[in-house]
This record gives sequence, structure tokens and C-alpha cells, in this order.
Amino acid sequence: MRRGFLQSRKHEAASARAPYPTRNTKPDRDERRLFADDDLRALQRIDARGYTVKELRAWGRKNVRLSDDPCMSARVDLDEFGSTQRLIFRNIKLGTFEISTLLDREVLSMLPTRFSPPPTAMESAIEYRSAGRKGWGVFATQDIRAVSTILLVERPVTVVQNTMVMNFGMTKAEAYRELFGRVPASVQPALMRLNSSQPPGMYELEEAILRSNAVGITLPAPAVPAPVAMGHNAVFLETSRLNHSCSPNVIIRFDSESFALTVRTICPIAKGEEIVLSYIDLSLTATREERRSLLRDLCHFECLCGVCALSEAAIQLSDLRRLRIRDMTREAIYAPLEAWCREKGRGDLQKVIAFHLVAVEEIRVEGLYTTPYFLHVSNLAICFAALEDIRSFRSWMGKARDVAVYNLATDKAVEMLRNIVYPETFPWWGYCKSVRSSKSPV
Ligand SMILES: C[S@@+](CC[C@H](N)C(=O)[O-])C[C@H]1O[C@@H](n2cnc3c(N)ncnc32)[C@H](O)[C@@H]1O
Repeated sequence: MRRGFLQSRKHEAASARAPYPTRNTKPDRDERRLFADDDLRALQRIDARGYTVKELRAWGRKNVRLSDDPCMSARVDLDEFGSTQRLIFRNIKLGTFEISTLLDREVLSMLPTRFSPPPTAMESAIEYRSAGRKGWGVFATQDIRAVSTILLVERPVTVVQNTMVMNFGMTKAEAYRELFGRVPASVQPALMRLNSSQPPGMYELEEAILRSNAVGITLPAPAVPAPVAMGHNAVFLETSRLNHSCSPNVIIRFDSESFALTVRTICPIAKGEEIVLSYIDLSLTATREERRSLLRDLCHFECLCGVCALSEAAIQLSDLRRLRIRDMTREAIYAPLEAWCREKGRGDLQKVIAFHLVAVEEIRVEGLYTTPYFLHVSNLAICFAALEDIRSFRSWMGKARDVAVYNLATDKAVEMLRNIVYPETFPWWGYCKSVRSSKSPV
């Protein structure tokens, strides 16, 4: 039998003293609870007679510790969630893959019994090598021109609920050690070698690895009043080598049906260029200082990406451009297309088009192909549909469809493809002409 992490010689002495059953003494290894019997009995007592919010909070203060770091945990109101949680270690087998998990019992029961096959990635498009002071990085081995190209498809090695409840007979460090110990021996060395750059002395190795590499994923989960309580973190060995950039060229998406993560391009990438994603929501930050401070707080590193490394003069221009993109995106939600429609198409549509073209150009220069980009290209598609300009409509609708594809909005992407092939099925098609005969498309 494979020696688990807790059974290694190094940990034998510790496990002999462990306040929870070890793998040696408890045969039903996949069903072990994080709850000590005393805690469970205390819980049942509370449940049996019904509890007041005050009692439950008091119980939570004594028994539950939640980290303050938003990366790994969230504060959860115990009256909404805490008392019903049962975390279980279980290894999920997907064909040749085995994934070590620590999940809520109900989440485990809601996972599909059969997973659909994941998509296929482009062959030999990337390589792993040094990215200088950033450590390892991933690089393109060829020009990748098409957007939405799949560069990597990967299953996680471990998945854990992001609210880590402790003091149920096992400390958080022990729980993570156990979780990592259950990762198949063939991949465990690679997991333990992942980046673990967290503030010195703050976490044990397993937690530091989780904090540096975990990706938030959504699994089917029971409806709870605090949905964040049902968020999950997963570690993917290859994706973990992707560095952060404030001008990312890929996006990652997890699909629970195939239990796989895909890395897709969001813009063309040249041979030799580093493949980079954004660790933060770039629509929330515009200036370098805002981004740096967020990355420092959440990820504990000073960003060395291409944008942040620009000269002072260049970064000032970049900051201004990003502030403009933010303003134009806010403006685009209501005006000017909306205003033009309210006026029943009597305004100057060319002005609307010019507005969105400027925004798209600013986005291109800054490499910000995320949410605001979709807003502007889809509005351009509407404008050209209204004008019945078939070439421009297909081009902008194609760009909007790329965004739908890399965001895994499959139904939307299919609908958009139908619009591209049959433009007259698009509700805005010929709007300019139709308002003259006072017909409204929407
Ligand atoms: C998920 S790992 C990425 C791969 C990592 N470079 C490695 O060697 O495995 C995240 C860590 O990489 C480094 N890193 C990623 N992006 C960076 C950036 N833009 N600037 C500086 N360091 C970065 C930080 O140390 C961060 O904690």
C-alpha cells in the first residue's frame, strides 16, 4: 500500500500523538470526519433542542476559526451555514486520474457520477522555463493567432472547500497535510515542489502551496444563504506555473461536468511570449498603484509584469488609458447606444460607432480583453446590424462570440454563430430601416 504523508517516517511520531484517527487505525479512509465525537455530540445537543442565533454564535466563536484572508476563506454566519457542515476526505477517480478532496458531504453527493470528456488542447504549443525573478513560467513555442485556442486542459490534483473549519479534532495544518498525503504518489513530488512564496513562517508548507497556487472553482452545491461558503479551491500542477500579468493573454475556466480546467487565449500570442493570466479582477483596479496594493495584500508579491515594469512616463499614460476605459465602460452601459435607441434611431449612429471603436482601441493597447471588451464589441455588432453592414457585423459579432466561447457560455456562442451565418435572425438587423416604418426590434 502506498505510504501516505501522515504515515511517512517523518510523521510517524507526530501521528502517534494525533488527536484524530490515523490511516493505520481507521479503515474507512474515505469517510473520516473532521469532527471529534465530543464536538459532534455538542452539535447534536444544540440541534436537538433548537438553538438561538446567540447560542450558535457563541458555539462558533469557541469552535470555528476562519482565516481572514479572502483568498482561502470567507467569514460565514454560523446561523446560516456552520452547524450542518460535514467535511469529508475522499479521493475521486476519473479514469486514470485520482483527485484528493476535502469537501462537504452534500457537495460530494451532488457531483456527477460520470464526467463528460474534456476538450482537447492544441499540441506542443507551450513550454515551461524560467521567467527570471518570477520563478518558473509558461511560454508559447509558436505563434498562436486565433483567439479562444485551448492551450492546456487539466484535472486538479486536489480540491478543498475554501472555508476551512478547524478544531473538529484536527488542526488546519493537519487537515492540509492529510489532504496532500492522499494525492497519488506519482504526482505528490510535483505538488510539493510548487511555488510556496508566502510571508516567512506564517504557514506550513502545504498551506503555503495552496495559498500560492489554488484556483477558485465552482462545484454543484446545495443552496445556502451564504453561497461563498460553498466555494472551492483546487490545485492544478501545470496551470500553477502560469504567472500573473496586468495585461493577461489567457483566461482559465473550470467546467464541473468534465471536472477539467481549460486555459484559452484571449488575444493572439507570438512565439516566445510568456503565457500569463490575471490573478485579480482587473475591472476593479485601474492604476498600477491600485493593482500593486491588491496583489501585495492578496498574493504577497510585487508585480513584475510587463505593464507594471513600464517607465514612469509610460505608466502614467497607461494609468490614464485604463481610467478612460473604466469611464467609457460605465458610460457604455447606458449611453450612447441606449440614448440612440430611446430617440428611435434618429441620433447620429456614426458617433456611437466612433465611441465604441475608441474604447476597443484603448482596450487593445492595454491588453484588457475581459468584460468591458465584450460590452464594446457586442455594441458595435448591434450598430452594424442596425445599418445592415454585413461584413462589419460578422467581424464584431465574431469577436463577441470569441468572448462567449472562452467564457464557456456555450448556448450564447451557438446563438451568436447562428446570427453570424443568418444575420437577419439578429433582432437588431435592419433597425435603422425599420424605425423609419416605426417597427421596434426589441
Ligand atoms: C502560481 S505561482 C506562478 C508560477 C511561479 N512563478 C513558479 O515558479 O511556480 C505564483 C507565484 O509566482 C510569482 N509571480 C507570479 N506572477 C508574478 C508577477 N507578475 N510578478 C512577480 N512574481 C510573480 C509569485 O511568487 C507568486 O507567488
